[in-house]
Amino acid sequence: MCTSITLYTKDHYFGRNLDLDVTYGESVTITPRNFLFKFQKVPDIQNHYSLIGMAIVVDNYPLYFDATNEKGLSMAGLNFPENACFFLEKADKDNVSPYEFIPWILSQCKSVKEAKGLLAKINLVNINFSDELPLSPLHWMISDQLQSIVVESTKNGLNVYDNPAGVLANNPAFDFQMFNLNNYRRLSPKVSENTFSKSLDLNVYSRGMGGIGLPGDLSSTSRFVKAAFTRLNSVSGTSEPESVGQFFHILKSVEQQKGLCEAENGEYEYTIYSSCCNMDKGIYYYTTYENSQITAVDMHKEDLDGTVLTAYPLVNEQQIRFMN
Ligand SMILES: C[C@H](CCC(=O)NCCS(=O)(=O)O)[C@H]1CC[C@H]2[C@@H]3CC[C@@H]4C[C@H](O)CC[C@]4(C)[C@H]3C[C@H](O)[C@]12C
Repeated sequence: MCTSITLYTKDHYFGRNLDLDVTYGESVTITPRNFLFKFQKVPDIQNHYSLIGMAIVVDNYPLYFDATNEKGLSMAGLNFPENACFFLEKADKDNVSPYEFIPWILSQCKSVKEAKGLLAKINLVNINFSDELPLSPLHWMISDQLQSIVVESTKNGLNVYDNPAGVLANNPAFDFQMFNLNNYRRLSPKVSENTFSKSLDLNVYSRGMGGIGLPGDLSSTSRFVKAAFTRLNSVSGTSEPESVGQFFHILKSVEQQKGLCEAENGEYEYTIYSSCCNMDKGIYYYTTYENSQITAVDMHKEDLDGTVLTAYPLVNEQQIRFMN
């Protein structure tokens, strides 16, 4: 399971938790403007926006889990098992494979508005990257400095939803997740009046009681509600450290601690990494399960007019600042 969010303060931020029981050996990967993006069915792209994000690089191809381009447009792929459906090639469409989807959109578009233009022509085609890396059942959140959308390819075709909650988790489909928020409309950061009954004198014995009923478990529906409530009520200072700090606090509200979420194989799913990319500055911040210190990579410190990928392996050892 995973959760992705945006946060807007003075700058704009996009990121996600990646929750899984195994790591892929991913690294923070920068794709410069003149790296040749090869595609299976649509024309290759030689000159494009540069990208920064989390990826594994296989055969010199950046398989992005989440990324942001130099204009700020951002995308994350999250698990959508049983529901995701990819199709045979269609003659009148741009046939883009799910693993090519992030490069296809982020290399060409500078906004969600522009992405919607490309989405109108896309058929997410069921072509593997390789036998070892078959298709993943994903859905995606796409965000810019103004808005977010969600893209789900199901047996009914390609659905594009506006996403005013600014959050995505996993199953079920996004329209259900949004509808489900109706059930929580009474929640509030404020303590509410006693509407239970006039004949009982019910006390406010604790702060935070306006949030009683907010789910705290790790299921996808619960994480969606928790992350949405937390994000939408979050208050942050506007400086970079305050914004990045607040972003990670929101993500940590839906973090998966080891041992709490058992997978079918007896392993435990946990939050392998949490990321926060400053969409305006192209700085990718992350923490890992093992290392709580925030590590950052700045795309503008690289040669963005180059042709080769740069990959920074994750700093994965706990960094503790001893004071004596
Ligand atoms: C598994 C992850 C989602 C986390 C999650 O939600 N886990 C729930 C597990 S559980 O369902 O609850 O048991 C997703 C998120 C992004 C994905 C990569 C995207 C690029 C590439 C696409 C290729 O086509 C296949 C390989 C590839 C490297 C992908 C592997 C994997 O699919 C990644 C890591």
